[in-house]
Amino acid sequence: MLKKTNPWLREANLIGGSWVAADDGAVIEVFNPATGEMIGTIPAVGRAEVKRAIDAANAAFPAWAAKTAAERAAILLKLAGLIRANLDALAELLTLEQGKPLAEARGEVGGSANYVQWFAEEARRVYGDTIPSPWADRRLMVTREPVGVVAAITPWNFPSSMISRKVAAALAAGCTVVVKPAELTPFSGLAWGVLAEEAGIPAGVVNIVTGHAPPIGDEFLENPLVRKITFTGSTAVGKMLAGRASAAMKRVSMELGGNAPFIVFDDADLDRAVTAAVQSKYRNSGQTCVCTNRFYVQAGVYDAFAEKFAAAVRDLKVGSGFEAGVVQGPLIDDRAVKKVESHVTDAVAKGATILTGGKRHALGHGFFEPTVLRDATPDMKISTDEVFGPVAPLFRFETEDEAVRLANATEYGLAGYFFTRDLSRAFRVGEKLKYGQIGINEGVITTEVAPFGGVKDSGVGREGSKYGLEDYLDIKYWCIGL
Ligand SMILES: NC(=O)c1ccc[n+]([C@@H]2O[C@H](COP(=O)([O-])OP(=O)(O)OC[C@H]3O[C@@H](n4cnc5c(N)ncnc54)[C@H](O)[C@@H]3O)[C@@H](O)[C@H]2O)c1
Ligand SMILES: O=C[C@H](O)CS(=O)(=O)O
Repeated sequence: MLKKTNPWLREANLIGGSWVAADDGAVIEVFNPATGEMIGTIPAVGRAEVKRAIDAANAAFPAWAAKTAAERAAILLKLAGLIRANLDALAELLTLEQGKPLAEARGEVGGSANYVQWFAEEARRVYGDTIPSPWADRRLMVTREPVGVVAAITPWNFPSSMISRKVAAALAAGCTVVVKPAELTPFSGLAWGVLAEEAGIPAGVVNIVTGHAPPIGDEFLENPLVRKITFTGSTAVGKMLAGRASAAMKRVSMELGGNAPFIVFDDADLDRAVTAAVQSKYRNSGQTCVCTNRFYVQAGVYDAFAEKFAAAVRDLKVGSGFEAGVVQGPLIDDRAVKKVESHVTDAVAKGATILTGGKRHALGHGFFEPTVLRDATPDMKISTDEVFGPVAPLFRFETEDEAVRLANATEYGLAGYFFTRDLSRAFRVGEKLKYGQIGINEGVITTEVAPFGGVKDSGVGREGSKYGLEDYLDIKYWCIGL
């Protein structure tokens, strides 16, 4: 029913200002993860269509870059207003294709608008420099210029905000874009294109293509007109893209996988830690890159925390994202459920005890019971692999140094969290944790005004904040002889 009533659902691609099908008419079906029902179809385009999209972006680049920052900002502010004005319908579309509870979808769409507004404001602060010249007869300065055509690839877990976080920054800088949303959740991204047109973004500035990822990626990587690849997704795909992009001397931004630790020290406010633990672990049913993956609890409060945390998790209502009171929707697909099952099975086989949950929910489809495991150990898969689901393993530790060592024992470095009321410990531990983002006594820290990104295998570059624009700008040095 929603398909017919949702004004933002588009089953076409946006190329050069036209909404088109694949040249051969091929499509991919898109399913509701809560019911298994087909929502609609999207074009499965090939390299020829993607090349046309890149050509359109290239043709549109000079005029878009030539607009003043204030002109670009005015259009982006209008886009932010349109997203907010249509928040309910956009959130419904997001829940339909991704499954998250409507309240979370509304939060994501609101955040999507916030990123657009933020970069509209930042567009007018792309400053340069003058440099004291070592020559009496020359003047030196630095300007910053848009890199050009940007290829953006986004994941299924945040199909609206991940587009805004990339595309708004690129547009603010004066770049033009070809976006490939995830084939599992394409409609929020396509809706973004409809809104962009309504906001007055000229034809060819924003292009959106859908289909099987490898051929689209190949065109992005091999077409010399693409000057930058910005990617959010798994570390494995990110490393492949970054390697091939670097070989072609394209700029890259990589927002990749995580394995977040959540440390609870003996002196923590336990109730505050439990509330934050639920937020950090079970947001989007555990399907966020900054969800806690490992809970390290100091021996003195281990049993008390485990009991309080498990009790809070038992209260989480599982169901359709459209149902009132539901805070846990389905996982994106059966492959995701199977991965979560394998982590629980492995942990129990190696000595973990299930305090709550532990199996597929009776609702079937993508639903999995919110789960807490105690007596987890570092040899378990869930310690080294990103579970990307609603499972919380509790590890015990004795000393601060042991906690820091365990927390850093991963190739990832996106986000980490810890709870203490000791100010000296906050700085000691915060400085030792090797992560791009840390939360102290907080479990959800993302905001458009702060830099989002990781170190090590969690990627390179930052999104949001004043730093987010840098990834779409090149520096030019001017030496002017008088
Ligand atoms: N750091 C962040 O901000 C962030 C945000 C969301 C998700 N993630 C990570 O993403 C992973 C889960 O998301 P996912 O399953 O969608 O990841 P994924 O890497 O499978 O897919 C991400 C995107 O890449 C595309 N893709 C896949 N193979 C490609 C190829 N060969 N060429 C071009 N594009 C290709 C997909 O179609 C999708 O659009 C997790 O590891 C999560 O931590 C990170
Ligand atoms: O998982 C990906 C998102 O980046 C999480 S957040 O909403 O930005 O915190």
